[in-house]
Amino acid sequence: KMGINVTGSISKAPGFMMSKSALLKVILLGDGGVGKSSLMNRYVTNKFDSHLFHTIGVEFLNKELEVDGRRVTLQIWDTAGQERFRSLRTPFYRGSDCCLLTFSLDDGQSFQNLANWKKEFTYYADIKDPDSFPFVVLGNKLDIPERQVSGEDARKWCRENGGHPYFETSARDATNVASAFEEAVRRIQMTDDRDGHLISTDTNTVDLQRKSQAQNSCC
Ligand SMILES: Nc1nc2c(ncn2[C@@H]2O[C@H](COP(=O)(O)OP(=O)(O)OP(=O)(O)O)[C@@H](O)[C@H]2O)c(=O)[nH]1
Repeated sequence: KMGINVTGSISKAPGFMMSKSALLKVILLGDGGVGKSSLMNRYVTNKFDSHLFHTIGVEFLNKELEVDGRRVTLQIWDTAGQERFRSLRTPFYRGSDCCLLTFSLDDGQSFQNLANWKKEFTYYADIKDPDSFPFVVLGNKLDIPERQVSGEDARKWCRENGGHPYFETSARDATNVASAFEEAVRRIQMTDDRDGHLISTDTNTVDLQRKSQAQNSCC
């Protein structure tokens, strides 16, 4: 990982046209070391590095995909989970279309902290109606046999805190990683704007017209 605040690059799958593809911002939050960068890298580059450094600030990668016949460009934002980097990550929460709350199944404290992450996101992203905002919860490092968090407890938390979808993932062996990101896309409400572009309809953060302009500025 790079030691600067924002880094990003775009990975384009062949055969996709940019003009009709919605740009969706998905953000990974959770304690330092739970595997956010590894999940992003596994999903976008299909690689796993067991010697990653902590992220400083934020990084992003783009990936184009089709879910249920909808062509989208996912802009995945990976944030620094360590407390000391709080002021470097929070300015990037605004405009997110979906938030992936991540913990590690072998780290009970990271599960306890999910509520704090949700609160931090809701505050800094300026989410007006948290109950209608799409969150997806990921319990990562499923490949490690020594679990501290049961699937039952995690599902219970998701049920009681807004009915969030829950995935147990492994960035190491790729279990459920693509499914989790695809579910994030499914949860985002989208519509066609007046020019026929597919856009997300998250009015929590920015008004529709500005969002449409921002999302289609690439074309
Ligand atoms: N066994 C196992 N190790 C993992 C998995 N995902 C990540 N790791 C390891 O856990 C460590 C931390 O992973 P990162 O992806 O850097 O974690 P992070 O959440 O991005 O951490 P910060 O950048 O500090 O917020 C690294 O050594 C990874 O190789 C996984 O699914 N299984």
